[in-house]
Amino acid sequence: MSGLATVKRDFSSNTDKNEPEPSSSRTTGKRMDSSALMKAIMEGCASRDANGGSTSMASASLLSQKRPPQTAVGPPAKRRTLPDSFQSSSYRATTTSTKPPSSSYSSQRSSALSSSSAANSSQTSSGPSTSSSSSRPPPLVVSAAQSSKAAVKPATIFLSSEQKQILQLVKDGKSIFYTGSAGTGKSVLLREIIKAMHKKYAKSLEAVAVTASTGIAACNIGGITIHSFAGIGLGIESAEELATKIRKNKKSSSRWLRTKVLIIDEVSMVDGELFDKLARIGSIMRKRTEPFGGIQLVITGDFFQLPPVSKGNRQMKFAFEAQLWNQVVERKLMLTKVFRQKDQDFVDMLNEMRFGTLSQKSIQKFKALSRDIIYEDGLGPTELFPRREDVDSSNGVRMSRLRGNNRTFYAKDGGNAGEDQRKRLLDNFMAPDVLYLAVDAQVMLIKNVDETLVNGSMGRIVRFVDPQKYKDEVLEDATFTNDKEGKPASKGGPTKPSSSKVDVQMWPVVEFTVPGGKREVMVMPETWKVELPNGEVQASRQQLPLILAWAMSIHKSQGQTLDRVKVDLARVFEKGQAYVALSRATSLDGLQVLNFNPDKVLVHEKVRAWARTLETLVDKEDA
Ligand SMILES: Nc1ncnc2c1ncn2[C@@H]1O[C@H](COP(=O)(O)OP(=O)(O)OP(=O)(O)O)[C@@H](O)[C@H]1O
Repeated sequence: MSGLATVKRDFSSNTDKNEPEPSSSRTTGKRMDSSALMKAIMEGCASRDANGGSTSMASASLLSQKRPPQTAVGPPAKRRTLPDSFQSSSYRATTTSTKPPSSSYSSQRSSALSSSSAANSSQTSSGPSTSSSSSRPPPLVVSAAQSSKAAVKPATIFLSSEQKQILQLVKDGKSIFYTGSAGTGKSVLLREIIKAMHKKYAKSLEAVAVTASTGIAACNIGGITIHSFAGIGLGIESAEELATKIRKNKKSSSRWLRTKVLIIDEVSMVDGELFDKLARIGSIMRKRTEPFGGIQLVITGDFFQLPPVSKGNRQMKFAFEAQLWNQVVERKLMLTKVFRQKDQDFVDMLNEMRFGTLSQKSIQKFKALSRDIIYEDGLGPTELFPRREDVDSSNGVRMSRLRGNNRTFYAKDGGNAGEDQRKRLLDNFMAPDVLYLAVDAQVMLIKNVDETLVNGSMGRIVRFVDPQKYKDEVLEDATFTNDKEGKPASKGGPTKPSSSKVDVQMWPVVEFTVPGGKREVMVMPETWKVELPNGEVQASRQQLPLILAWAMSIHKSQGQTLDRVKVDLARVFEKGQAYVALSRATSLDGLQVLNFNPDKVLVHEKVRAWARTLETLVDKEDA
């Protein structure tokens, strides 16, 4: 494999140094209530439409109602190749050479069920962006065929040699840390590690603890936060005091005793002091002298991405600065093969950015990305913002421009955690509590469905349908149904389809951009859970696996792969933020960067120095 060799350049020693300015102090912008903001915008929109359009009248009354009581929904259906929440009505290729993506989608319909005219409104700049277009280079036009090519994702993932070697070390019982730049497949490998560990310890309940530093990261891997695992609350007391507290809680102490492998994802956001405390708590609880009481540790994350949140004036420490880090972690490994971006020039530019050693050539190339991009298929980019209020306002402004049929979808939440904790966990779910959708709204899928519909797939709402009628329509057309029994595929759908039009629950039909074309599917709710290692559900949410996708916070974008990204660096304030935002993009053709300024590329010197000490693995397939 030649890929490894080509990316092993040492970006930490670029002679064209651009020493970053020290980070300005963290700004803690006041959080607006996003639901309230969106609701206000939607109400404004609905009442405006009430004067001129009949479709939004129903929505207006819906919005003006109080949130209805949550109704019980049926148990989640068995998982199949295609989740029950999806019914596809068409696969429409835009290029002649591409094949339909999978056997379950083998039929093609040429009829386009929607117009793209209104979607072009997504090209117009939204509220919070600040840069002027006059000084920008001419726009780049990305044709529909190009767009679909850019969206190509690997059908099947085979671990690379270095990924396999790390997996083997874990299977052999080694405590390791592995890292790698954005897009090197850390998450993909972690999912394989989790699978392998569950298999290895299939008989012992609670042996594998899957955790992450933040709720969002924990949700992404189906785990819990490291704080929840440890049962330490905020974790401010000493290790001894915390251990005494944990002993009083049967569930927490049993977790510490039964765990054989502790997985920690996004460790860059774990404070070094907390790491030491956890290591000592493990020794106390398990009555063994080794840190963590001898539990095998599998730690991953990228210290060049978002750092730990500092508390008050206390100087935060990275986990690798923890006293016990070297004692715990036997091997510190670095993945080098980048999968997210195929263009080596772009990979090099991002690596220079990561180390804060941008060359003049790369700076010029990043500056040239300020041009507008016109996507001919009508779907705009996702604009990434450091602050949530900008995200809400940008999505809100775009929603208010849509005059079509709009609907509100309320999540159904459950779980056994205490009220405050449950709320905190739910706040971290990608799926929102209240989802406002409208025809022509740009949305992103937040679940992996199959090889072409993946977490990050972008689409546009084309209409809302009654699932029963939708099914009939699909069958009438003699195309196909993914439901072999011929029942409407429904997990959380209407429990009793009603003859009364008003009572029928309508679901959105989304036209997704997929490799080689468009694919239209009806989307129905999915369930997300945060479970303790013993399977107890702490928090769960049932909601449509969609979010509005004109804008997203950089924090939420961490871990995402996006084909169309727009970032205004004037707004970036934290070390690692610019790198996280830009490295979400899969290609330069799908990336627009406004106000690029090398001074905004902030890197911690400590991280840079530390990264030089990491071990890279020899590519055995090359040897
Ligand atoms: N072995 C592999 N073969 C093919 N594609 C892969 C492989 N590993 C990862 N990928 C793909 O590369 C992309 C990035 O992977 P992933 O999200 O795991 O990277 P990451 O290192 O966790 O990124 P980040 O740090 O930015 O979150 C995804 O589209 C994923 O499917």
